[in-house]
Amino acid sequence: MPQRMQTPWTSFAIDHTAWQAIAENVLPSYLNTCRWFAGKARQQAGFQIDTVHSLTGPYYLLIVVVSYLDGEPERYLLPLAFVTSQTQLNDVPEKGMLTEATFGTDSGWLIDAIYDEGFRNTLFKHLLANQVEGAITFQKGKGLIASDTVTSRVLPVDSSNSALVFNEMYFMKLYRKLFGQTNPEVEMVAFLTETGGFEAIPAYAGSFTWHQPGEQDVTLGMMQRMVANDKDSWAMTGDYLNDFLYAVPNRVFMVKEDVFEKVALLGQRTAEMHLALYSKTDDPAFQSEPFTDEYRTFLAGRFTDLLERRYDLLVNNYGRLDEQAQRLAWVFMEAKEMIDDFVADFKTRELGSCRTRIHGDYHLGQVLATQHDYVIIDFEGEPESTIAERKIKHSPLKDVAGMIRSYHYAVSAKLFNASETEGIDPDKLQVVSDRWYKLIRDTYLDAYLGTFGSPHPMFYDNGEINYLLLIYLLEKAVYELGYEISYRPTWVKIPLKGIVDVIREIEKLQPGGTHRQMASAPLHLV
Ligand SMILES: Nc1ncnc2c1ncn2[C@@H]1O[C@H](COP(=O)(O)OP(=O)(O)O)[C@@H](O)[C@H]1O
Ligand SMILES: O=P(O)(O)O[C@H]1O[C@H](CO)[C@@H](O[C@H]2O[C@H](CO)[C@@H](O)[C@H](O)[C@H]2O)[C@H](O)[C@H]1O
Repeated sequence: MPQRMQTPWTSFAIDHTAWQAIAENVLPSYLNTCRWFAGKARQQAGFQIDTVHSLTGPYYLLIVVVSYLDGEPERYLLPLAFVTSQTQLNDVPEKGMLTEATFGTDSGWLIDAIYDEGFRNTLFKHLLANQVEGAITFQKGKGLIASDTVTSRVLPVDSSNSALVFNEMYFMKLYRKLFGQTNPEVEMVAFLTETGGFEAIPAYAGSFTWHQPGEQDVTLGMMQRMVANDKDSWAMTGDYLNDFLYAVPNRVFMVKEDVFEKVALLGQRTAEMHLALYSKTDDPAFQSEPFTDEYRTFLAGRFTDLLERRYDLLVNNYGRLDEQAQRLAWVFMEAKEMIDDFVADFKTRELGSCRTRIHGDYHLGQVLATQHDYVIIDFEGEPESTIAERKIKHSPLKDVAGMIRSYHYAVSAKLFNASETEGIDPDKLQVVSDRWYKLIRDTYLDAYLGTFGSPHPMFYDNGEINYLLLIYLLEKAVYELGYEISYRPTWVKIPLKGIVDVIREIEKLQPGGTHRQMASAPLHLV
């Protein structure tokens, strides 16, 4: 329904009647069509425009508060532009159009301002100039080079944020869901580039924040150098696997040598990222720390909660699983007591390794493959965690476990979901998939640990490395079990197999198991 406002567009920042009309009549239906709006599955109670920031144009940055019948409200960033020319409107995709509107005597459309070239260019110019406009502060990073001209476009990625490209040289992420703190991604990227000297991430080119007296600054956007990439490593690993897939039905087992070289290079880059995060610094947010009682209690508590939720979910969805997944689910359910003991043991176990800031959401989709190397992206941390949790220091082996799980996913997804393997006995498929995965995993781990060198204060000894990897692999696979039951039920067997692999390892540590103490040399987990 077209919206009619008495005042002109230039007065929008102070026209609370117009805010209310938009909040009530337009935002509920519009936000529910946006990919970046995370509240679609919750029971929504109300939409409110909390704050409006003006930017030269005028354009407006709206801070929208969405409340729900249960749980905490959320805040979202929605940049608005008012477009009166049909030519300009032709460039706006439907998903960017909020409503037809009249402001004073002008008629046109309200649109998401990312689709307005003038708005995008204002952001870029403000970054170049370290501009402060009202409560919004723009800060230029070292990677941003002065430029008199600017071209820009919206990158067609559908994700939880919006992506803009400037001069085909810079990639800007506009955060949509806002947290009452600096986004950890900004701190991480700035630290890695400016203190850690780590080169396998896109250089930091700047960010802009909302400043409120007495509160922490809220990050609204961050810019990095753009990476010319062929694809992400998830897609690339899928390509390697094609060769392997064709080989399986013919009973030929072969993997090209350069696959291992690429995997080893990622192991090396991962270790270099972690070494950079271990750099000496006066900033307490990045100083390494020992394993403390507080951390062990936090991790064990979070893990216990997660396990309870996952067991419930599995019991409620058991009937929807296929036969192979049901068999794996039984092993998981029967091992409940043993897993509980394993997690409880973590609470009191003395550990001599270190904890640092880590990537936090590390998987193959977060690594861009350039022609001969890799670039690591998306340092926002786990999407389900609070910002405070995302800043907690862990052993970097948590990232390593994330990547190992991802390789397991890549091979399993290919083998179970490809037409090339239809008709092959699933148990046989499991054997070949395990074989490929183990070779890849060991190659990645060897390159990772080799880059650290031994001994290194990050890791106390090999026994502790194995133990921590088991904990983090189990935690990740248990997390994934919930993700798959909710989003991709046919993939549930992948995390379940990951869980069962760890269970088999834990069994070996039990009295009467094959090895009662952690091995101190090999790193071959399964
Ligand atoms: N610096 C960059 N250069 C080029 N493309 C990038 C860059 N950073 C991210 N991308 C692309 O944008 C996508 C989304 O980026 P990501 O940081 O993962 O955002 P989100 O947190 O919204 O998932 C990536 O999968 C990648 O294709
Ligand atoms: O990248 P996101 O932050 O959105 O992470 C979520 O979705 C991921 C899937 O897109 C999911 O990752 C899991 O599947 C991947 C393959 O699709 C695999 O590479 C990962 O190892 C596996 O965890 C992630 O768990 C979820 O949080």
